[in-house]
Amino acid sequence: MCFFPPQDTGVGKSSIVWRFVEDSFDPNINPTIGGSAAAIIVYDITKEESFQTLKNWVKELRQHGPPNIVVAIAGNKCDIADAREVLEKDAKDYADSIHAIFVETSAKNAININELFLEIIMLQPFDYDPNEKSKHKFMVQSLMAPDNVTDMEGVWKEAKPEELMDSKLRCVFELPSENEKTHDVDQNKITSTSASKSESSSLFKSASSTLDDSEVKKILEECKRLQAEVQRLRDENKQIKDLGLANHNQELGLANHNPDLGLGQIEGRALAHRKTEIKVEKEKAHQLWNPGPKPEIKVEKEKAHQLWNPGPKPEIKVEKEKAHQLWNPGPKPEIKVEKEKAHQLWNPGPKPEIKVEKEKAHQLWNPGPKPEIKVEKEKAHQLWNPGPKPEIKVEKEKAHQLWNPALPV
Ligand SMILES: Nc1nc2c(ncn2[C@@H]2O[C@H](COP(=O)(O)OP(=O)(O)OP(=O)(O)O)[C@@H](O)[C@H]2O)c(=O)[nH]1
Repeated sequence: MCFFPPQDTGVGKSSIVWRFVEDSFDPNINPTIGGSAAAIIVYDITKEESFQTLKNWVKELRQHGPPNIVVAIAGNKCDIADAREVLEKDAKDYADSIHAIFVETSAKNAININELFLEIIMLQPFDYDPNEKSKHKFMVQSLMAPDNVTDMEGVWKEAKPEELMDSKLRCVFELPSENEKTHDVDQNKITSTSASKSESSSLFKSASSTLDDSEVKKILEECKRLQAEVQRLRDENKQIKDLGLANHNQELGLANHNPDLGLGQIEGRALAHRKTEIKVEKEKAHQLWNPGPKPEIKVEKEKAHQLWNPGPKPEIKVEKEKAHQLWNPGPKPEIKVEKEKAHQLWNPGPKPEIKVEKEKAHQLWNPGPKPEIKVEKEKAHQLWNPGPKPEIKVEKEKAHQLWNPALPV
């Protein structure tokens, strides 16, 4: 139905489609291109350059694109508005000037994606054939999917017939009686269906000339309401699914015991049962999150407050003082005495004894003129220099006499 021209890369084209089709966001998405009556031109609000490229694209499209194409401009990544480089007003003014739809979107946070496609759908030429009523009847089959399913196709293939829940869906299009005129509208008139949101009412008139502003507004509001309803039902469905499989099996067990109950009846009962459970769960959850004035918590808070702000903490002060005294016990007199003793021990004054000892030692090693030795020396001298050795002379003479005894005369 619509396509993205090959505009700037990385602006989020694929992510927008993915968000719209699958209602999810894949940060590692691959490029996608569709085809036909509307063009969505996406720029990245955090990249001015992508906005300029977009303008070139619009020119191209106007010159070479299909004549009745609806142009929609999406300013994507509005979830990171902190990094914004393109002002929303500038983009809106530009979109108005070229009669294009304009919305800021976030594929990541699912902002305005449905609105973007809805506006495009609203501006599509609509061929209504009242004779083809069966076209708008559908058979909807649903099935409780087991948890953590990755292969949905496989689940459908392997589903047993008794697990399938069938319901009929009929879409009723209520159009004003003058609507027939729509089919007579010249296609060229529909060409002008490229329009901004603000102009959508007037353009819609060209497709359906009887609808006025308030009616279009009403339809848009109704669409939004229905979307919200769909979302609500989706959430509810998810809750039912979460709760459901076990209960479903349980109820099927019941069917074995009560063969009179049809599958539809059992499922109806199971559904009612699940709904009651969900209601009860919801109420419990509500009570848990809105448990009233939380008196206990208040009391606990006060206790906690007292514990953490227990007033002037007198004991601690006393303890502190004690501790202070312990660590600053005044002039530490004992230590001083000890110090003095120690000082005396290590500096015991002039060390008189040692001096005496020293003197003694000095005396020992320098015992003065060593008088005795002198005497001894003298004695020795006398011993070794015994003077003129008179005796020896005498002795010599004696010896001489002994050896040279005088010859008797
Ligand atoms: N924050 C943020 N990031 C987004 C958003 N949409 C897409 N991205 C990221 O932008 C990058 C490009 O996204 P795509 O969807 O591949 O962009 P594309 O325009 O299809 O890119 P091409 O295929 O290269 O043309 C990816 O990293 C996405 O995760 C968004 O709304 N918000």
